[in-house]
Amino acid sequence: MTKEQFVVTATQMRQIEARIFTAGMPVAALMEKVGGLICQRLQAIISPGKCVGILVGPGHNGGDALVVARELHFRGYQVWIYQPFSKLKELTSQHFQYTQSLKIPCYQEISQLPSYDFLIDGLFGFGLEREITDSIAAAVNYFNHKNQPIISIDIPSGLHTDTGEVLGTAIQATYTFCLGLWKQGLLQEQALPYVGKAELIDFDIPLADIHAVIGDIPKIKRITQTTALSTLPLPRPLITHKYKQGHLLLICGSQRYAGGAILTGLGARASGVGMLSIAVPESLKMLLVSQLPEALIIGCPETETGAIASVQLPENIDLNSFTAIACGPGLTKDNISIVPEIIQCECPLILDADALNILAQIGTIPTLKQRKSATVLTPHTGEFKRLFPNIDHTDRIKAIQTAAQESGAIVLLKGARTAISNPQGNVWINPESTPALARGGSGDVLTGLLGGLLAQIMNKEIFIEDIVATAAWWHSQAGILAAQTRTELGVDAFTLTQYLMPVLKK
Ligand SMILES: NC(=O)C1=CN([C@@H]2O[C@H](COP(=O)(O)OP(=O)(O)OC[C@H]3O[C@@H](n4cnc5c(N)ncnc54)[C@H](O)[C@@H]3O)[C@@H](O)[C@H]2O)[C@@H](O)CC1
Ligand SMILES: Nc1ncnc2c1ncn2[C@@H]1O[C@H](COP(=O)(O)OP(=O)(O)O)[C@@H](O)[C@H]1O
Ligand SMILES: [K+]
Repeated sequence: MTKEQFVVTATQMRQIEARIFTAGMPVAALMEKVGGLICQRLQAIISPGKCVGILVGPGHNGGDALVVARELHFRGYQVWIYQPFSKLKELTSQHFQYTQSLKIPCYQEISQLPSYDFLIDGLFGFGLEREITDSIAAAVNYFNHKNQPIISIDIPSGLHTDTGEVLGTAIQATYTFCLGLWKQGLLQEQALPYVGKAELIDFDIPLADIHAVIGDIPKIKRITQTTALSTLPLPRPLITHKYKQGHLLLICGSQRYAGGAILTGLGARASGVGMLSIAVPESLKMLLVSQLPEALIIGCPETETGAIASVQLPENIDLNSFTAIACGPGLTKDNISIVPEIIQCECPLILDADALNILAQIGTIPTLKQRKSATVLTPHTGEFKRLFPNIDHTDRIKAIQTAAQESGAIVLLKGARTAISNPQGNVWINPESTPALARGGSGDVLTGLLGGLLAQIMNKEIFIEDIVATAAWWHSQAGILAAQTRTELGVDAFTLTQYLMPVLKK
């Protein structure tokens, strides 16, 4: 595993640090090392001579900031310090004393502060233990309103290290330099408006110390390019045929939502799946054929309202002829009998969109546990609430762990920071995405893509959860690439499908 994959809580980080210190690394030496690494990165961002304000807190986050202040001072930056606390931890206090002997200006009142080009936030790190209040809260709000770039050390001050919750108020950072290992809070959706562009400053924590604290197989992992590309593109043997490369069945679409079926199909196309069958209402058949000529389009009997009335497969095949099934986009809830029928299949099954709404309505979540093969549920927050009304979803990570355990399914909760849990509570978080994806139909593309990947992994030594994580990563990266070329407003769901392949070629 690479350092980029690990995710830790404040308690775990403290335990890991304690091991390093017990092993003999002096605390002051580590602070010096971390400060030096931060400075290197700052010099790449801030041009020489600029004025940099340094916010110093009472703990070691403040200590890190003081090392940075001293180094930037010697590198020719105009540095000032804001340090409003009466009591500092000992090491922090020593660094503070030295910056004073260097005559680096220091202020305790925001009214006295000079102007600045950049701000370094070293108020609080993972030691924040209660709400920020009074004059410190006022200062944080003052800096946020200045609209000058802020670089937070470790975590934006005011964010809860584990939940990403705002404790009173919090710094809205432009960049966050997370120290050593990714803190869980930085990957929580509610932290996003505060974190800015986040990067890891690796200060060489021995892997043995990490594993000693978080276990051999970490519970929570960040999805990275390296992990995703370790499964992509899926290997294809020289001697093979289409049915050996997966056969995906999509069950989707209605007269009302015909486009959903097309988008799901185009997502599946990009996965490289060997055979694609798409069950749609009979009246949509020619439309689908014209958009996806390579797919086998199965026209199904339809309800009066134009939804699939029953999945009528061609002779000689049944639901167990497929290597994966994805059901839901654009179905409508007009025929609720479709979901209990599909759940009987013995291959991996993805339920999305209206299939989830039907599931919520008929209350079949407990029956999922009886399925012989994996089930993947891909709700957005609204669908999640309907499916699991009793689960508190404010901590999304805990929520999906509970949902996955209750349902026996793999739960992928969509959003700005899509997170995935398996029934054992192992979690994967997609750390990078773009709001360009907040657009009708982009979820349909994910369902098709994921279905196509799932269909292809039989007989390969790839875990289903890993391929679900890979699909989430690939989908987001396509959105990011499309937004880079076409702006955030240019990423409609069809366009998104056209950027899936280029992600892999890049
Ligand atoms: N030990 C080291 O040399 C290293 C230090 N690091 C830095 O150390 C930080 C953790 O240091 P600490 O454990 O000292 O914790 P912090 O620096 O995050 O702050 C804790 C201090 O703030 C006070 N405090 C907490 N909440 C407060 C509130 N709401 N209002 C006012 N005061 C409050 C506490 O009483 C304590 O004095 C990390 O985030 C990181 O920046 C490490 O990352 C690298 C190694
Ligand atoms: N703010 C955001 N930032 C990043 N990704 C987002 C954001 N909002 C939505 N997405 C992604 O866009 C997709 C939307 O899916 P969904 O809500 O099912 O839409 P639809 O049903 O219209 O296809 C999901 O993959 C989700 O993770
Ligand atoms: K900070």
